[in-house]
Amino acid sequence: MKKYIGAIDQGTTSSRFIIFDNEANIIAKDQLEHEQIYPKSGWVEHDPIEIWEKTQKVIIGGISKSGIFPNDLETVGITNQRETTIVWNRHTGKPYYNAIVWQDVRTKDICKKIEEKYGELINKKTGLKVNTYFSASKIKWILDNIKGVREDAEKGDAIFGTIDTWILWNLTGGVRNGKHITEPTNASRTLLMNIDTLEWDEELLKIFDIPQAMLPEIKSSSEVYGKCKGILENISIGGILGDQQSALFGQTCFEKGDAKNTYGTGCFLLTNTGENKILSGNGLLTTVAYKIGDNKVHYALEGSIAIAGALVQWLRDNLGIIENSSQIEELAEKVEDNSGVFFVPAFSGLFAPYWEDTARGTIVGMTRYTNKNHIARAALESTAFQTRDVIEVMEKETGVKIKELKVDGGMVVNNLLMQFQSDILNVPVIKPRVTETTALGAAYAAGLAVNVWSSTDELKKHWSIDKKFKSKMKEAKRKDLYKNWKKAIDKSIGWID
Ligand SMILES: Nc1ncnc2c1ncn2[C@@H]1O[C@H](COP(=O)(O)OP(=O)(O)O)[C@@H](O)[C@H]1O
Ligand SMILES: O=P(O)(O)OC[C@H](O)CO
Repeated sequence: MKKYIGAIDQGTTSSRFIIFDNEANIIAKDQLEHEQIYPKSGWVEHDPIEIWEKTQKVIIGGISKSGIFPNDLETVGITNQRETTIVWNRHTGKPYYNAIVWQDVRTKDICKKIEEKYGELINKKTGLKVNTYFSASKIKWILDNIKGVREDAEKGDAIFGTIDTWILWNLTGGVRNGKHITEPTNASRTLLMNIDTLEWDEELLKIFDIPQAMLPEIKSSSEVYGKCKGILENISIGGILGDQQSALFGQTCFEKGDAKNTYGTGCFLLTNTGENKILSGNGLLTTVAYKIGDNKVHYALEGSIAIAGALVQWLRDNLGIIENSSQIEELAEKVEDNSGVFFVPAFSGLFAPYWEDTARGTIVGMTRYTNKNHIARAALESTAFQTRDVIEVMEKETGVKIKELKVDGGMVVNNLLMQFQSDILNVPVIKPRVTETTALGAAYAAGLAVNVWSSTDELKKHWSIDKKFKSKMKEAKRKDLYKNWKKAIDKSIGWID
């Protein structure tokens, strides 16, 4: 008999609700974008209320498209944009401030000071770098800049959550005793969780001056956290995974050395390193891959790229050279190559493996011959070059050569990009049958908790290939292109003093 599992995927640009059956087929899907708020240069916010409202709308939309009843859902999983920070009042349910998004760099001075004094210690305890990317400095900014929050936080009235916690709290009752819970893949992105003990770390809380009373309880990534009240009444929430770890899970990368790359707003390459964590000396992050119930935690190495699909949106919204995302491929296809144009989209500095705050967006190599098609092509190619930057370091750190790359996310519909990715890496790029692997990972984590599936081995049977892209590029051209990309990177670094 068919069983149905729901997954809420709350991403940087949109919220989705997807219903899967127990063979990992998509039964129905609904999706809504939300507003990106840019109050100042470098600041990026979302409205938490809008996110919660859109989440409810897509749940209703997904269920009505599916033809099943809400009660037919065995359970629901949550996956989410990570690091994005919300502080709200547990009695009123109102956020004190907008959600500060992972891309927001307003806290760079806070981070610089803390990095100088405690950088090494923090890296050892968390596997991360002190950077604006992660939640801790964003929480501190809210506590220090919004009136009354610190006092309320000390009393336990103002509570913090990443998006998973915000959605779970609202789903399970909100002001009527909603569950204030997170799990290790999200908690490992806050700079406040000890990556060995999987507990909040008192020393880190002191460094960032954050009261422990405001933090959620850390459970595992797959267990029943509670039942929903109101929307999805009485349905359990059985799994939570940060979106990049969820895609790793959805791609069934359960073995040491298994890797995937997800092309969304940003681009995130994760390699499962098993029960042992590897601390990177070369700009990768160590993070929790998943913790299923009482089983041992699995770790991953991550190469995070801040701008990938966001550059396509920028060409659409800020330059207007395309009307919708898919047009970028039509433009890029009109030219044979980039004609020497390289585009480094360091809009908020560069993430992995460079971690350069001083870099800014740079287009180099233009002549009178350059037209918008070359810019479109260079923009797409930048995602593939950034991925190669990460893979070069990943191979060094793990000692394992990546033989093929499993891909997913919104950009993988772009065949030109996928072909170029294979060309510039000289390895096959593999697109799975289900490219909504982020949502699928959350559905898997939730389904495991209520015995829809019995083990991760069983999940592997549902993964299959849709398309394989093989390299067609000559070695000399690959070398030349990558050399020039590195030159472009050098030009982008150091623009900001
Ligand atoms: N055909 C396309 N070619 C290139 N990029 C695309 C295409 N379609 C969508 N995108 C990009 O994919 C991103 C959306 O992917 P998604 O995985 O939904 O992102 P997120 O989870 O970060 O919100 C957007 O940034 C968009 O610009
Ligand atoms: O919303 P996405 O898919 O761009 O993912 C965002 C990441 O979780 C940020 O770390």
